[in-house]
Amino acid sequence: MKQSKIFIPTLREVPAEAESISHKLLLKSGMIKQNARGIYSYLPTAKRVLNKIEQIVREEMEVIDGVEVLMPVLQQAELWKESGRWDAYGPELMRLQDRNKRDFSLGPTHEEVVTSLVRDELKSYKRLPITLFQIQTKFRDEQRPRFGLLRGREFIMKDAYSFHADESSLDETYHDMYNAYHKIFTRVGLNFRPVLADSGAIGGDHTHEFMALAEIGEDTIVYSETSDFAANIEKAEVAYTPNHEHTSLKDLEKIETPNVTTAQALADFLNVTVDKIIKSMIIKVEDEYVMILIRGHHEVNDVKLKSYFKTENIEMANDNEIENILNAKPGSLGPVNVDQIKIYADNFVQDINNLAVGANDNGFHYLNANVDRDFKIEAYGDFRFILEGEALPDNLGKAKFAEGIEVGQVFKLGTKYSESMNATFLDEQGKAKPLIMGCYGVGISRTLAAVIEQHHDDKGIIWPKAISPYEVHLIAINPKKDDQKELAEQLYSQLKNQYDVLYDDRKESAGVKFNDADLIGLPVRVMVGKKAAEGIVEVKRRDNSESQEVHIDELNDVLSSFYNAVK
Ligand SMILES: O=C(C[C@@H]1CCCCN1)Cn1cnc2cc(Cl)c(F)cc2c1=O
Ligand SMILES: [Mg+2]
Repeated sequence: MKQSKIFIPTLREVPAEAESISHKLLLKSGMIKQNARGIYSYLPTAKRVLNKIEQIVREEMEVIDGVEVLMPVLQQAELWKESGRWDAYGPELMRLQDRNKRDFSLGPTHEEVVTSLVRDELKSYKRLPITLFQIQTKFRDEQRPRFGLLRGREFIMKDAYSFHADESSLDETYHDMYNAYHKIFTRVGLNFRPVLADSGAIGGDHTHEFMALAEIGEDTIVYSETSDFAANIEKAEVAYTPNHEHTSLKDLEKIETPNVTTAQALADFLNVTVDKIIKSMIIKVEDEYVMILIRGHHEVNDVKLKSYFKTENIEMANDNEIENILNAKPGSLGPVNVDQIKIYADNFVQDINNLAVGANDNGFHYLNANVDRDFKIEAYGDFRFILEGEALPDNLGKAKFAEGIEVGQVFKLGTKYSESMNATFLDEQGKAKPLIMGCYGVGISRTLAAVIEQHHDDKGIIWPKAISPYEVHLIAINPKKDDQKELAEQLYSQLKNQYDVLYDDRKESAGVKFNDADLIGLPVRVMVGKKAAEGIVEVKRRDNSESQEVHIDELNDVLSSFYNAVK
Protein backbone atom coordinates (compact mmCIF):
# COMPACT_ATOMS: atom_id res chain seq x y z
CA MET A 1 0.00 0.00 0.00
CA LYS A 2 1.39 3.44 -0.84
CA GLN A 3 1.45 5.76 2.14
CA SER A 4 0.49 8.66 -0.16
CA LYS A 5 -2.83 6.87 -0.75
CA ILE A 6 -3.62 5.55 2.77
CA PHE A 7 -5.05 7.50 5.75
CA ILE A 8 -2.68 7.54 8.76
CA PRO A 9 -3.13 10.93 10.45
CA THR A 10 -0.08 10.84 12.75
CA LEU A 11 0.13 13.63 15.32
CA ARG A 12 3.09 15.54 16.73
CA GLU A 13 1.29 16.15 20.04
CA VAL A 14 -1.50 14.19 21.74
CA PRO A 15 -4.45 15.65 23.67
CA ALA A 16 -3.85 15.93 27.40
CA GLU A 17 -6.75 13.62 28.29
CA ALA A 18 -4.83 10.66 26.83
CA GLU A 19 -3.30 9.20 29.98
CA SER A 20 -2.27 5.63 29.13
CA ILE A 21 0.60 4.87 26.77
CA SER A 22 -1.66 2.93 24.44
CA HIS A 23 -4.19 5.76 24.31
CA LYS A 24 -1.41 8.26 23.47
CA LEU A 25 0.18 6.05 20.83
CA LEU A 26 -3.12 5.01 19.25
CA LEU A 27 -3.85 8.72 18.69
CA LYS A 28 -0.30 9.77 17.82
CA SER A 29 0.28 6.96 15.31
CA GLY A 30 -3.01 7.75 13.56
CA MET A 31 -4.75 4.46 14.48
CA ILE A 32 -7.91 5.84 16.12
CA LYS A 33 -9.93 9.02 16.26
CA GLN A 34 -12.36 9.74 19.08
CA ASN A 35 -15.96 10.42 18.04
CA ALA A 36 -17.39 10.79 21.56
CA ARG A 37 -16.29 9.74 25.06
CA GLY A 38 -15.34 6.08 24.88
CA ILE A 39 -16.38 5.84 21.21
CA TYR A 40 -13.74 5.64 18.46
CA SER A 41 -13.19 5.20 14.76
CA TYR A 42 -10.62 2.54 13.90
CA LEU A 43 -8.43 3.93 11.12
CA PRO A 44 -6.65 1.79 8.48
CA THR A 45 -3.66 0.55 10.48
CA ALA A 46 -5.88 -0.22 13.51
CA LYS A 47 -8.37 -2.05 11.31
CA ARG A 48 -5.59 -4.22 9.88
CA VAL A 49 -4.38 -5.13 13.38
CA LEU A 50 -7.96 -5.94 14.47
CA ASN A 51 -8.33 -8.18 11.41
CA LYS A 52 -5.17 -10.09 12.36
CA ILE A 53 -6.21 -10.51 16.00
CA GLU A 54 -9.66 -11.66 14.92
CA GLN A 55 -8.10 -14.10 12.44
CA ILE A 56 -5.97 -15.65 15.20
CA VAL A 57 -9.08 -15.93 17.39
CA ARG A 58 -11.04 -17.57 14.56
CA GLU A 59 -8.24 -20.09 13.93
CA GLU A 60 -8.06 -21.07 17.59
CA MET A 61 -11.86 -21.30 17.87
CA GLU A 62 -11.85 -23.57 14.82
CA VAL A 63 -9.31 -25.85 16.51
CA ILE A 64 -11.75 -26.49 19.39
CA ASP A 65 -14.81 -26.82 17.12
CA GLY A 66 -16.15 -23.33 17.81
CA VAL A 67 -18.75 -22.36 15.20
CA GLU A 68 -18.96 -18.72 14.11
CA VAL A 69 -22.31 -16.95 14.02
CA LEU A 70 -23.30 -13.27 14.13
CA MET A 71 -26.15 -12.30 16.40
CA PRO A 72 -28.03 -9.00 16.37
CA VAL A 73 -26.67 -6.01 18.27
CA LEU A 74 -30.29 -4.88 18.88
CA GLN A 75 -31.74 -7.10 21.62
CA GLN A 76 -35.45 -7.11 22.39
CA ALA A 77 -36.18 -6.31 26.05
CA GLU A 78 -38.50 -9.34 26.31
CA LEU A 79 -35.48 -11.67 26.37
CA TRP A 80 -33.85 -9.67 29.17
CA LYS A 81 -37.13 -9.75 31.07
CA GLU A 82 -37.19 -13.55 30.81
CA SER A 83 -33.69 -13.75 32.34
CA GLY A 84 -34.57 -11.06 34.85
CA ARG A 85 -31.68 -8.88 33.83
CA TRP A 86 -33.68 -6.03 32.26
CA ASP A 87 -34.27 -4.61 35.73
CA ALA A 88 -31.04 -5.94 37.24
CA TYR A 89 -28.83 -3.67 35.17
CA GLY A 90 -28.75 0.08 35.51
CA PRO A 91 -27.57 2.87 33.23
CA GLU A 92 -24.69 0.74 31.93
CA LEU A 93 -27.17 -1.14 29.74
CA MET A 94 -27.79 1.08 26.72
CA ARG A 95 -31.52 1.07 26.01
CA LEU A 96 -33.58 2.49 23.16
CA GLN A 97 -37.00 2.25 21.58
CA ASP A 98 -37.90 1.40 18.01
CA ARG A 99 -40.43 3.34 15.95
CA ASN A 100 -43.26 1.39 17.59
CA LYS A 101 -41.98 2.31 21.06
CA ARG A 102 -40.81 -1.23 21.73
CA ASP A 103 -37.85 -1.53 24.15
CA PHE A 104 -34.46 -2.76 22.97
CA SER A 105 -30.94 -2.78 24.30
CA LEU A 106 -27.67 -2.41 22.41
CA GLY A 107 -26.04 -5.72 23.32
CA PRO A 108 -23.40 -5.63 26.08
CA THR A 109 -23.21 -9.44 25.91
CA HIS A 110 -25.38 -12.14 24.39
CA GLU A 111 -26.36 -14.81 26.92
CA GLU A 112 -30.07 -14.10 26.45
CA VAL A 113 -29.92 -13.89 22.67
CA VAL A 114 -27.87 -17.06 22.19
CA THR A 115 -30.02 -19.00 24.67
CA SER A 116 -33.17 -17.96 22.80
CA LEU A 117 -31.50 -18.94 19.52
CA VAL A 118 -30.48 -22.38 20.80
CA ARG A 119 -33.64 -23.25 22.72
CA ASP A 120 -35.61 -23.18 19.48
CA GLU A 121 -33.07 -25.28 17.57
CA LEU A 122 -31.15 -27.70 19.82
CA LYS A 123 -33.75 -30.03 21.33
CA SER A 124 -31.81 -33.29 21.53
CA TYR A 125 -28.74 -34.45 23.45
CA LYS A 126 -27.51 -35.82 20.10
CA ARG A 127 -26.84 -32.23 18.98
CA LEU A 128 -24.69 -31.48 22.08
CA PRO A 129 -22.14 -30.20 22.92
CA ILE A 130 -21.93 -27.19 20.63
CA THR A 131 -19.93 -23.96 20.95
CA LEU A 132 -21.13 -20.87 19.09
CA PHE A 133 -19.01 -17.73 18.91
CA GLN A 134 -19.21 -14.30 17.33
CA ILE A 135 -16.93 -11.31 16.91
CA GLN A 136 -19.02 -8.20 17.33
CA THR A 137 -19.26 -4.70 18.69
CA LYS A 138 -20.57 -4.51 22.23
CA PHE A 139 -22.08 -1.55 24.05
CA ARG A 140 -21.71 -0.76 27.75
CA ASP A 141 -22.38 2.77 28.93
CA GLU A 142 -19.39 2.97 31.28
CA GLN A 143 -19.63 5.75 33.83
CA ARG A 144 -15.96 6.57 33.32
CA PRO A 145 -14.68 5.51 29.91
CA ARG A 146 -10.91 6.04 29.91
CA PHE A 147 -7.53 4.93 28.63
CA GLY A 148 -8.73 4.87 25.05
CA LEU A 149 -9.58 1.36 23.85
CA LEU A 150 -8.84 -0.14 27.28
CA ARG A 151 -12.24 0.97 28.60
CA GLY A 152 -14.59 2.18 25.90
CA ARG A 153 -18.38 2.37 25.65
CA GLU A 154 -18.36 0.59 22.31
CA PHE A 155 -15.80 -2.18 21.87
CA ILE A 156 -15.15 -5.36 19.90
CA MET A 157 -15.48 -8.69 21.69
CA LYS A 158 -15.30 -12.32 20.71
CA ASP A 159 -18.00 -13.90 22.80
CA ALA A 160 -18.56 -17.65 22.78
CA TYR A 161 -21.28 -19.75 24.36
CA SER A 162 -21.20 -23.51 24.81
CA PHE A 163 -24.13 -25.86 25.43
CA HIS A 164 -23.88 -29.25 27.13
CA ALA A 165 -25.93 -32.19 28.33
CA ASP A 166 -23.82 -32.62 31.47
CA GLU A 167 -21.16 -30.98 33.65
CA SER A 168 -18.28 -33.16 32.45
CA SER A 169 -18.91 -32.01 28.90
CA LEU A 170 -18.85 -28.38 30.10
CA ASP A 171 -15.58 -29.08 31.94
CA GLU A 172 -14.05 -30.33 28.70
CA THR A 173 -15.03 -27.23 26.71
CA TYR A 174 -13.93 -24.95 29.57
CA HIS A 175 -10.54 -26.68 29.46
CA ASP A 176 -10.36 -26.44 25.66
CA MET A 177 -11.29 -22.75 25.72
CA TYR A 178 -8.76 -22.06 28.48
CA ASN A 179 -6.03 -23.63 26.32
CA ALA A 180 -7.26 -21.82 23.21
CA TYR A 181 -6.96 -18.52 25.11
CA HIS A 182 -3.44 -19.44 26.13
CA LYS A 183 -2.56 -19.91 22.46
CA ILE A 184 -4.37 -16.74 21.32
CA PHE A 185 -2.65 -14.45 23.83
CA THR A 186 0.71 -16.09 23.17
CA ARG A 187 0.33 -15.67 19.39
CA VAL A 188 -0.60 -11.98 19.65
CA GLY A 189 2.56 -11.46 21.72
CA LEU A 190 1.09 -10.67 25.14
CA ASN A 191 2.77 -11.35 28.47
CA PHE A 192 -0.29 -12.62 30.36
CA ARG A 193 -1.39 -14.69 33.36
CA PRO A 194 -4.60 -16.70 33.77
CA VAL A 195 -5.96 -15.92 37.23
CA LEU A 196 -8.76 -17.31 39.40
CA ALA A 197 -11.57 -14.76 39.37
CA ASP A 198 -14.87 -14.09 41.06
CA SER A 199 -17.89 -15.18 39.08
CA GLY A 200 -20.08 -12.37 40.45
CA ALA A 201 -23.71 -12.27 39.34
CA ILE A 202 -23.14 -15.28 37.15
CA GLY A 203 -22.69 -17.53 40.15
CA GLY A 204 -20.84 -20.79 40.25
CA ASP A 205 -17.22 -20.64 41.23
CA HIS A 206 -15.46 -21.46 38.03
CA THR A 207 -14.09 -18.54 36.19
CA HIS A 208 -10.62 -17.52 35.10
CA GLU A 209 -9.57 -14.14 33.78
CA PHE A 210 -6.65 -13.74 31.41
CA MET A 211 -4.65 -10.72 32.54
CA ALA A 212 -2.13 -8.89 30.37
CA LEU A 213 0.52 -7.53 32.75
CA ALA A 214 0.70 -3.75 32.52
CA GLU A 215 1.04 -0.97 35.09
CA ILE A 216 -2.02 0.79 33.70
CA GLY A 217 -4.11 -2.32 34.35
CA GLU A 218 -7.17 -1.67 36.52
CA ASP A 219 -7.10 -5.18 37.98
CA THR A 220 -4.65 -6.29 40.66
CA ILE A 221 -3.34 -9.81 40.35
CA VAL A 222 -2.19 -11.71 43.42
CA TYR A 223 0.43 -14.30 42.57
CA SER A 224 3.08 -16.36 44.32
CA GLU A 225 6.74 -16.74 43.42
CA THR A 226 6.85 -20.19 44.98
CA SER A 227 3.75 -21.72 43.40
CA ASP A 228 1.61 -21.25 40.30
CA PHE A 229 -1.13 -19.61 42.36
CA ALA A 230 -2.62 -16.54 40.70
CA ALA A 231 -5.93 -14.81 41.45
CA ASN A 232 -7.69 -11.53 40.88
CA ILE A 233 -7.33 -9.67 44.21
CA GLU A 234 -11.13 -9.49 44.34
CA LYS A 235 -11.08 -13.25 44.75
CA ALA A 236 -7.81 -13.93 46.61
CA GLU A 237 -8.71 -15.54 49.94
CA VAL A 238 -6.85 -14.48 53.07
CA ALA A 239 -5.78 -17.45 55.15
CA TYR A 240 -6.77 -16.89 58.80
CA THR A 241 -4.95 -18.55 61.64
CA PRO A 242 -5.80 -17.04 65.08
CA ASN A 243 -2.99 -14.89 66.43
CA HIS A 244 -4.62 -13.45 69.55
CA GLU A 245 -2.83 -10.43 70.96
CA HIS A 246 -5.40 -10.22 73.75
CA THR A 247 -4.79 -8.30 76.97
CA SER A 248 -6.87 -8.52 80.17
CA LEU A 249 -10.41 -7.18 79.70
CA LYS A 250 -10.64 -3.49 80.58
CA ASP A 251 -13.67 -1.40 81.42
CA LEU A 252 -15.49 0.28 78.56
CA GLU A 253 -14.58 3.96 78.50
CA LYS A 254 -16.22 6.72 76.43
CA ILE A 255 -13.82 9.48 75.42
CA GLU A 256 -14.22 12.78 73.62
CA THR A 257 -12.45 12.78 70.28
CA PRO A 258 -13.06 16.13 68.55
CA ASN A 259 -12.60 16.05 64.73
CA VAL A 260 -11.44 12.44 64.79
CA THR A 261 -13.25 10.76 61.89
CA THR A 262 -10.77 8.31 60.39
CA ALA A 263 -9.01 5.21 61.73
CA GLN A 264 -5.62 6.84 61.27
CA ALA A 265 -6.75 10.01 63.06
CA LEU A 266 -8.06 7.91 65.98
CA ALA A 267 -4.83 5.91 66.06
CA ASP A 268 -2.81 9.15 66.17
CA PHE A 269 -5.16 10.57 68.84
CA LEU A 270 -4.68 7.45 71.00
CA ASN A 271 -1.01 7.17 70.07
CA VAL A 272 -1.47 3.56 68.88
CA THR A 273 -0.87 1.91 65.53
CA VAL A 274 -3.82 1.90 63.16
CA ASP A 275 -4.12 -1.91 63.28
CA LYS A 276 -5.40 -1.49 66.85
CA ILE A 277 -8.39 0.49 65.54
CA ILE A 278 -11.60 -1.14 64.33
CA LYS A 279 -13.42 0.44 61.40
CA SER A 280 -17.21 0.04 61.36
CA MET A 281 -19.14 0.47 58.14
CA ILE A 282 -22.79 0.06 57.22
CA ILE A 283 -23.71 -1.72 54.03
CA LYS A 284 -27.10 -2.48 52.56
CA VAL A 285 -27.49 -6.15 51.55
CA GLU A 286 -30.59 -6.28 49.34
CA ASP A 287 -32.93 -4.36 51.70
CA GLU A 288 -31.21 -5.16 55.00
CA TYR A 289 -28.59 -2.94 56.63
CA VAL A 290 -25.67 -4.71 58.31
CA MET A 291 -22.52 -3.52 60.05
CA ILE A 292 -19.12 -4.76 58.95
CA LEU A 293 -16.15 -4.52 61.34
CA ILE A 294 -12.62 -4.57 59.96
CA ARG A 295 -9.16 -3.79 61.32
CA GLY A 296 -7.83 -0.28 60.75
CA HIS A 297 -5.01 -1.41 58.43
CA HIS A 298 -7.28 -3.50 56.19
CA GLU A 299 -9.69 -2.57 53.39
CA VAL A 300 -13.10 -4.17 52.85
CA ASN A 301 -13.45 -6.15 49.61
CA ASP A 302 -16.92 -5.53 48.13
CA VAL A 303 -16.62 -8.55 45.80
CA LYS A 304 -16.04 -10.82 48.80
CA LEU A 305 -19.08 -9.28 50.54
CA LYS A 306 -21.21 -9.98 47.44
CA SER A 307 -19.93 -13.52 47.34
CA TYR A 308 -20.51 -14.06 51.11
CA PHE A 309 -24.04 -12.61 51.10
CA LYS A 310 -24.70 -14.26 47.71
CA THR A 311 -26.02 -11.15 46.00
CA GLU A 312 -24.75 -8.46 43.65
CA ASN A 313 -27.16 -6.05 45.30
CA ILE A 314 -24.84 -4.61 47.93
CA GLU A 315 -24.28 -0.89 48.44
CA MET A 316 -22.46 1.21 51.03
CA ALA A 317 -25.14 2.94 53.12
CA ASN A 318 -25.20 6.69 52.53
CA ASP A 319 -24.90 9.28 55.29
CA ASN A 320 -28.56 9.81 55.95
CA GLU A 321 -29.31 6.08 55.97
CA ILE A 322 -26.53 5.80 58.59
CA GLU A 323 -27.95 8.73 60.61
CA ASN A 324 -31.40 7.08 60.58
CA ILE A 325 -29.99 3.84 61.98
CA LEU A 326 -27.23 4.95 64.38
CA ASN A 327 -27.87 8.68 64.93
CA ALA A 328 -24.27 9.35 64.05
CA LYS A 329 -22.13 10.20 61.06
CA PRO A 330 -19.56 7.91 59.42
CA GLY A 331 -16.35 8.44 61.36
CA SER A 332 -18.00 7.90 64.73
CA LEU A 333 -19.62 4.53 64.13
CA GLY A 334 -19.13 1.44 66.24
CA PRO A 335 -20.75 -1.84 67.33
CA VAL A 336 -21.29 -1.07 71.08
CA ASN A 337 -24.97 -1.45 72.06
CA VAL A 338 -25.95 -1.89 68.41
CA ASP A 339 -28.72 -4.46 68.29
CA GLN A 340 -31.00 -3.06 65.61
CA ILE A 341 -28.78 -4.44 62.82
CA LYS A 342 -26.59 -7.52 62.58
CA ILE A 343 -22.83 -7.14 62.98
CA TYR A 344 -20.34 -9.14 60.89
CA ALA A 345 -16.58 -8.96 61.35
CA ASP A 346 -13.56 -9.82 59.30
CA ASN A 347 -11.70 -12.82 60.74
CA PHE A 348 -8.74 -10.72 61.85
CA VAL A 349 -10.89 -8.65 64.23
CA GLN A 350 -10.66 -11.69 66.54
CA ASP A 351 -6.95 -11.15 67.09
CA ILE A 352 -7.31 -8.11 69.32
CA ASN A 353 -9.55 -7.10 72.20
CA ASN A 354 -10.18 -3.89 74.16
CA LEU A 355 -11.10 -2.32 70.86
CA ALA A 356 -11.13 1.38 69.98
CA VAL A 357 -14.38 2.03 68.11
CA GLY A 358 -16.78 4.87 67.36
CA ALA A 359 -19.41 5.57 70.03
CA ASN A 360 -22.29 6.24 67.58
CA ASP A 361 -22.13 9.75 69.03
CA ASN A 362 -20.44 12.37 66.85
CA GLY A 363 -17.09 13.38 68.37
CA PHE A 364 -16.93 10.43 70.78
CA HIS A 365 -15.30 6.99 70.72
CA TYR A 366 -15.14 4.02 73.04
CA LEU A 367 -11.97 2.43 74.34
CA ASN A 368 -11.88 -1.21 75.44
CA ALA A 369 -14.96 -2.40 73.60
CA ASN A 370 -15.10 -6.20 73.77
CA VAL A 371 -17.09 -8.71 71.78
CA ASP A 372 -19.79 -10.58 73.76
CA ARG A 373 -19.65 -8.12 76.68
CA ASP A 374 -20.40 -4.97 74.68
CA PHE A 375 -21.70 -6.26 71.33
CA LYS A 376 -22.57 -9.45 69.48
CA ILE A 377 -20.93 -10.68 66.28
CA GLU A 378 -23.33 -12.49 63.94
CA ALA A 379 -20.46 -14.16 62.09
CA TYR A 380 -16.81 -13.78 61.14
CA GLY A 381 -15.70 -14.05 57.51
CA ASP A 382 -13.04 -13.19 54.96
CA PHE A 383 -14.18 -9.70 53.98
CA ARG A 384 -10.93 -7.94 53.14
CA PHE A 385 -8.32 -7.50 50.45
CA ILE A 386 -5.13 -9.47 51.02
CA LEU A 387 -2.01 -7.38 51.67
CA GLU A 388 1.20 -7.83 49.67
CA GLY A 389 3.52 -10.21 51.50
CA GLU A 390 0.78 -11.99 53.44
CA ALA A 391 0.64 -15.77 53.38
CA LEU A 392 -1.58 -17.29 50.73
CA PRO A 393 -3.90 -20.15 51.72
CA ASP A 394 -2.67 -23.78 51.55
CA ASN A 395 1.01 -22.79 51.88
CA LEU A 396 0.99 -21.49 48.30
CA GLY A 397 3.59 -18.88 49.23
CA LYS A 398 3.46 -15.16 49.86
CA ALA A 399 1.19 -12.73 48.04
CA LYS A 400 2.90 -10.66 45.34
CA PHE A 401 0.94 -7.98 43.47
CA ALA A 402 0.95 -7.04 39.78
CA GLU A 403 -1.36 -4.85 37.70
CA GLY A 404 -3.23 -6.47 34.85
CA ILE A 405 -5.56 -5.68 31.98
CA GLU A 406 -8.36 -8.23 31.70
CA VAL A 407 -8.25 -9.33 28.05
CA GLY A 408 -10.20 -12.58 28.38
CA GLN A 409 -12.52 -14.42 30.71
CA VAL A 410 -13.94 -17.95 30.76
CA PHE A 411 -17.03 -18.83 32.81
CA LYS A 412 -19.03 -21.92 33.72
CA LEU A 413 -22.58 -20.61 33.57
CA GLY A 414 -24.42 -23.80 34.52
CA THR A 415 -28.17 -23.49 34.01
CA LYS A 416 -28.60 -19.84 35.07
CA TYR A 417 -29.98 -18.79 31.68
CA SER A 418 -31.42 -22.07 30.42
CA GLU A 419 -33.64 -22.35 33.51
CA SER A 420 -34.83 -18.78 33.55
CA MET A 421 -35.41 -18.93 29.78
CA ASN A 422 -36.66 -22.52 29.64
CA ALA A 423 -34.01 -23.75 27.22
CA THR A 424 -34.22 -27.52 27.56
CA PHE A 425 -33.10 -30.58 25.60
CA LEU A 426 -34.36 -34.16 25.63
CA ASP A 427 -31.83 -36.49 27.25
CA GLU A 428 -31.29 -40.15 26.32
CA GLN A 429 -34.33 -41.14 28.34
CA GLY A 430 -36.40 -38.55 26.50
CA LYS A 431 -36.57 -36.40 29.64
CA ALA A 432 -36.49 -32.60 29.23
CA LYS A 433 -33.51 -31.06 31.07
CA PRO A 434 -32.08 -27.52 31.13
CA LEU A 435 -29.04 -27.01 28.91
CA ILE A 436 -25.76 -26.58 30.78
CA MET A 437 -23.82 -23.57 29.50
CA GLY A 438 -20.41 -21.94 29.48
CA CYS A 439 -19.49 -18.48 28.17
CA TYR A 440 -16.15 -17.13 27.12
CA GLY A 441 -14.98 -13.63 26.10
CA VAL A 442 -11.93 -12.07 24.49
CA GLY A 443 -11.65 -8.29 24.36
CA ILE A 444 -10.45 -7.86 20.76
CA SER A 445 -10.05 -4.07 20.76
CA ARG A 446 -8.77 -4.17 24.34
CA THR A 447 -6.17 -6.79 23.31
CA LEU A 448 -4.93 -4.41 20.59
CA ALA A 449 -4.40 -1.71 23.24
CA ALA A 450 -2.85 -4.14 25.73
CA VAL A 451 -0.27 -5.20 23.11
CA ILE A 452 0.73 -1.54 22.68
CA GLU A 453 1.02 -1.15 26.46
CA GLN A 454 3.56 -3.98 26.40
CA HIS A 455 5.26 -3.28 23.06
CA HIS A 456 6.47 0.28 22.63
CA ASP A 457 9.42 2.57 23.24
CA ASP A 458 9.71 6.35 23.52
CA LYS A 459 9.42 6.69 19.74
CA GLY A 460 6.29 4.65 19.20
CA ILE A 461 4.77 1.21 18.83
CA ILE A 462 6.82 -1.96 18.23
CA TRP A 463 4.35 -4.44 16.72
CA PRO A 464 4.80 -8.18 17.22
CA LYS A 465 5.01 -9.63 13.71
CA ALA A 466 1.85 -11.72 14.05
CA ILE A 467 -0.47 -8.71 14.31
CA SER A 468 1.56 -5.87 12.76
CA PRO A 469 -0.54 -3.77 10.34
CA TYR A 470 2.10 -4.39 7.63
CA GLU A 471 5.28 -6.49 7.59
CA VAL A 472 7.79 -4.22 5.87
CA HIS A 473 8.05 -0.44 5.75
CA LEU A 474 9.68 0.60 2.45
CA ILE A 475 10.84 4.22 2.63
CA ALA A 476 11.95 6.36 -0.28
CA ILE A 477 13.88 8.94 1.73
CA ASN A 478 13.85 11.61 -0.95
CA PRO A 479 11.54 10.69 -3.87
CA LYS A 480 12.40 14.00 -5.54
CA LYS A 481 15.70 12.32 -6.52
CA ASP A 482 14.96 10.13 -9.56
CA ASP A 483 17.45 7.39 -8.66
CA GLN A 484 15.88 6.99 -5.20
CA LYS A 485 12.33 7.10 -6.57
CA GLU A 486 13.02 4.59 -9.34
CA LEU A 487 14.82 2.12 -7.10
CA ALA A 488 12.11 2.40 -4.43
CA GLU A 489 9.35 1.82 -7.02
CA GLN A 490 11.27 -1.20 -8.34
CA LEU A 491 11.72 -2.66 -4.84
CA TYR A 492 8.05 -2.00 -4.01
CA SER A 493 6.83 -4.00 -7.03
CA GLN A 494 9.28 -6.78 -6.10
CA LEU A 495 8.78 -6.91 -2.30
CA LYS A 496 5.00 -6.61 -2.26
CA ASN A 497 4.77 -10.14 -3.70
CA GLN A 498 6.58 -11.53 -0.63
CA TYR A 499 5.52 -9.19 2.19
CA ASP A 500 2.69 -6.87 3.23
CA VAL A 501 4.52 -3.65 2.33
CA LEU A 502 3.70 -0.11 3.40
CA TYR A 503 5.56 2.08 0.92
CA ASP A 504 6.29 5.62 2.11
CA ASP A 505 6.32 7.42 -1.23
CA ARG A 506 5.26 10.74 0.28
CA LYS A 507 6.94 14.03 -0.51
CA GLU A 508 7.74 14.57 3.18
CA SER A 509 11.11 15.27 4.82
CA ALA A 510 13.27 12.36 5.94
CA GLY A 511 12.67 13.37 9.57
CA VAL A 512 8.90 13.19 9.20
CA LYS A 513 9.18 9.79 7.50
CA PHE A 514 11.43 8.31 10.16
CA ASN A 515 9.28 9.72 12.99
CA ASP A 516 6.15 8.28 11.40
CA ALA A 517 7.85 4.92 10.77
CA ASP A 518 8.89 4.77 14.44
CA LEU A 519 5.35 5.67 15.55
CA ILE A 520 3.57 3.21 13.24
CA GLY A 521 5.98 0.52 14.44
CA LEU A 522 6.34 -2.01 11.58
CA PRO A 523 8.86 -4.74 12.43
CA VAL A 524 11.38 -4.13 9.61
CA ARG A 525 12.06 -1.21 7.25
CA VAL A 526 13.99 -0.87 3.98
CA MET A 527 15.33 2.63 3.33
CA VAL A 528 16.23 3.85 -0.16
CA GLY A 529 18.50 6.88 0.18
CA LYS A 530 21.70 8.50 -1.07
CA LYS A 531 23.36 5.23 -2.14
CA ALA A 532 20.46 4.28 -4.43
CA ALA A 533 22.67 4.96 -7.44
CA GLU A 534 25.09 2.22 -6.24
CA GLY A 535 22.15 -0.14 -5.61
CA ILE A 536 22.77 0.08 -1.85
CA VAL A 537 19.83 0.27 0.58
CA GLU A 538 19.57 -0.01 4.39
CA VAL A 539 17.58 -2.68 6.26
CA LYS A 540 16.62 -1.91 9.88
CA ARG A 541 14.75 -3.65 12.69
CA ARG A 542 12.25 -1.56 14.71
CA ASP A 543 12.68 -3.58 17.91
CA ASN A 544 16.43 -3.31 18.44
CA SER A 545 17.33 -0.79 15.71
CA GLU A 546 19.90 -3.22 14.32
CA SER A 547 20.61 -2.14 10.73
CA GLN A 548 22.70 -3.19 7.76
CA GLU A 549 23.52 -1.64 4.39
CA VAL A 550 23.07 -4.16 1.61
CA HIS A 551 23.19 -4.30 -2.18
CA ILE A 552 19.79 -4.98 -3.69
CA ASP A 553 21.11 -8.30 -5.03
CA GLU A 554 21.39 -9.51 -1.42
CA LEU A 555 18.29 -7.71 -0.19
CA ASN A 556 15.99 -10.73 -0.26
CA ASP A 557 18.28 -12.83 1.94
CA VAL A 558 19.13 -10.04 4.37
CA LEU A 559 15.52 -8.88 4.62
CA SER A 560 14.25 -12.40 5.32
CA SER A 561 16.96 -12.98 7.94
CA PHE A 562 16.05 -9.64 9.60
CA TYR A 563 12.35 -10.42 9.39
CA ASN A 564 12.77 -13.95 10.76
CA ALA A 565 14.85 -12.62 13.66
CA VAL A 566 11.99 -10.37 14.83
CA LYS A 567 9.40 -11.85 17.26
O1 LIG B 1 -20.51 -10.31 29.95
C1 LIG B 1 -20.41 -10.90 30.98
C2 LIG B 1 -20.11 -12.35 31.08
C3 LIG B 1 -19.59 -12.93 29.80
C4 LIG B 1 -18.22 -12.39 29.44
C5 LIG B 1 -17.70 -13.16 28.24
C6 LIG B 1 -18.64 -13.15 27.09
C7 LIG B 1 -20.05 -13.50 27.49
N1 LIG B 1 -20.47 -12.74 28.69
C8 LIG B 1 -20.60 -10.21 32.30
N2 LIG B 1 -21.20 -8.89 32.07
C9 LIG B 1 -20.40 -7.80 32.12
N3 LIG B 1 -20.87 -6.57 31.93
C10 LIG B 1 -22.21 -6.38 31.63
C11 LIG B 1 -22.71 -5.09 31.40
C12 LIG B 1 -24.04 -4.92 31.12
CL1 LIG B 1 -24.66 -3.36 30.81
C13 LIG B 1 -24.91 -6.02 31.06
F1 LIG B 1 -26.21 -5.81 30.74
C14 LIG B 1 -24.44 -7.31 31.28
C15 LIG B 1 -23.09 -7.48 31.57
C16 LIG B 1 -22.53 -8.81 31.80
O2 LIG B 1 -23.24 -9.84 31.74
MG1 LIG C 1 -13.30 -9.11 35.83
